[in-house]
Amino acid sequence: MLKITRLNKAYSNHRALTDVDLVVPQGMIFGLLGPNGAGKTTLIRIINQIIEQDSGTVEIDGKSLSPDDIRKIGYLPEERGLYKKMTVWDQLIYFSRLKGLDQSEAKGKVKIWLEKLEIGGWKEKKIEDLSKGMAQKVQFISTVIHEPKLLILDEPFSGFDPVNAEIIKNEILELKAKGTTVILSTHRMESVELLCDHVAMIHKSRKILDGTIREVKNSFRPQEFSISLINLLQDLPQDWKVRHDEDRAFNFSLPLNGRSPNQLLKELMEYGEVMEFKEKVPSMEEIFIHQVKATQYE
Ligand SMILES: Nc1ncnc2c1ncn2[C@@H]1O[C@H](COP(=O)(O)OP(=O)(O)OP(=O)(O)O)[C@@H](O)[C@H]1O
Repeated sequence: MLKITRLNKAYSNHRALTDVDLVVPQGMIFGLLGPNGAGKTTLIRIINQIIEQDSGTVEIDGKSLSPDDIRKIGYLPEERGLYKKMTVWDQLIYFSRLKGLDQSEAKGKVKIWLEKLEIGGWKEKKIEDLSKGMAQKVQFISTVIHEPKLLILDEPFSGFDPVNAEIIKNEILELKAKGTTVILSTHRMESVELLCDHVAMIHKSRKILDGTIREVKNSFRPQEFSISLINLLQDLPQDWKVRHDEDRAFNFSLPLNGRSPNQLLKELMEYGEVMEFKEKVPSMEEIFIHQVKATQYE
């Protein structure tokens, strides 16, 4: 759906993007990750044609990005922009019309979305009288109302309580099920694990990681197993860091150290009854921290 090739952007002397290549597949939720100041917003603003790249190309559906593509994109920026004095209803109708919907289509869609996000009773309120979460919902509706093919969401869960975050999460999944491609930029790694099919990480203007969640996790496997034993048959070696819990289980982890999982399991069976034998898989949060620390550019 979106193909970015050797994208470069600098502000004065500061590089915000360096030779960034990205391919965002159709119908996927693509996590755009990176620490503060990495260059994510710059990349998103280039896709939205708010700023221009110094070099490199952005293609949508195989064609160079053009002003007409703006209608295909829904962008929820991190800094929200609503007109405080306007009512929820007027604002959403206004945004819908801007995105090309006719009056009756706009009315119908706004009504449906207000009910969906449970703020139908607030439609005559001015934005300035809404709570932060409610205003966030209005902004979310204004982003998706024209059914964009590409949805770019920058920290979509900020300001939401867990119940409302769940509502937004389900809406994102529903949009994906209908074929929408989503770019999700967030620092909340648990949302990335839950929602994203594919991730790319930018650090200090460069892409340092790219792949499906499964590929990324596989490449960071520590080759280590979590183990729990009961009914010991012999003492455990002193150098195994064992925690003994209330259920009388002996818990520890061991690296494979060149052994196959079956070999390790066989060895463990000589020490007692194996209640748990599970490969350790790093979380996206652990991978994020590891990558940021490990990657240094001048
Ligand atoms: N208009 C600008 N003028 C000068 N420098 C800028 C401008 N916009 C961004 N930068 C710089 O470019 C770099 C990348 O910024 P960008 O906003 O793209 O990062 P980000 O990954 O979105 O960060 P965050 O997670 O904090 O939102 C930063 O060092 C930032 O200070």
